Amino acid sequence: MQNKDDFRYEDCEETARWLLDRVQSPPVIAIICGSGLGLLADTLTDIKTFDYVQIPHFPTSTVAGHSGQLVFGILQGKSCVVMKGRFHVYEGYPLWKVTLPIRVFKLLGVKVLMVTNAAGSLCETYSTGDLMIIRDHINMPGLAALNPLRGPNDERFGPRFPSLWDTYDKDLRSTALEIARRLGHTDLIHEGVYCMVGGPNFESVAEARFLQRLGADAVGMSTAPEAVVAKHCGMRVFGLSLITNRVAQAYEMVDSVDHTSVLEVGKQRSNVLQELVTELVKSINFKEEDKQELA
Ligand SMILES: O=P(O)(O)O[C@@H]1C[C@H](O)[C@@H](CO)O1
Ligand code: HPA
Repeated sequence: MQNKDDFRYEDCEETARWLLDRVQSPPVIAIICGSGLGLLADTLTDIKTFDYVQIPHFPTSTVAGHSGQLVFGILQGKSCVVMKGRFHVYEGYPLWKVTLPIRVFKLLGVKVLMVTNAAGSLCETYSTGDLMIIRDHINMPGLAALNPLRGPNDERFGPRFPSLWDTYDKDLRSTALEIARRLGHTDLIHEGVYCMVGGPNFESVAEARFLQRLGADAVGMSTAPEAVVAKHCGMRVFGLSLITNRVAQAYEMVDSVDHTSVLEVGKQRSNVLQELVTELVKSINFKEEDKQELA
């Protein structure tokens, strides 16, 4: 039974058609910019920008550091679409709406999704300003049925019961690691587990300890739903967290995290993140089946 609050394939189609009528070349790579990381979009050429408010069925951004624009353009010779700002469940959006852009991207022809975010570190060896390639995630809300795939399943996007064992593409992860090392960032690059929580509050000490014991290396308030939906509809996914703070796991530790400092670290590190994502885009070779579909 279709609830009026569930997503509709036809709405995604309408949005995709609206965009396709207005852009030069359909994108093959989509990049989502996390808090304060939108500068990445400025490196594209031949750009065409839409404010989210213009786009049919799109939600709007309500968080500082998420400017609310969809930018189409060319990066390293590849047609890309960049979200300057994403949607979070704490903004009040249902998860199907948080992830609506991913399904629209699928209909536009996107094959690879790159998600970035700002995250707090739960791992002793990570410092503020480091980068973590996401090996896997713990979708805390998803484990308790707050899952973007909840509700009627539309087989045109993917199966009812998708496997998530290989959500974060192994080849993209190892290439990104190689690139980071080649660029001289060996000391600041890590690979680890991202845990999504609902937010908007930052974690209590007891929660931080709990998440660390569960096996999380970093914690944030996004990304997992987007990755789940992308995997569900057959995209290759790459995830990258910028560590903007250490999460206090002891009452004696001073935890001064706030959104302003998160944005500040984003600004300071945007060039490193940009460099890595740009080189990764350059390295992508589309698989044979993708090439046939794109031809
Ligand atoms: O969109 P992301 O996940 O980068 O944003 C993080 C989580 C919160 O939205 C915000 C907290 O400062 O940054
Ligand atoms: N917790 C959750 N989300 C975050 C954090 C954090 O410490 N830092 C940036 N986003």
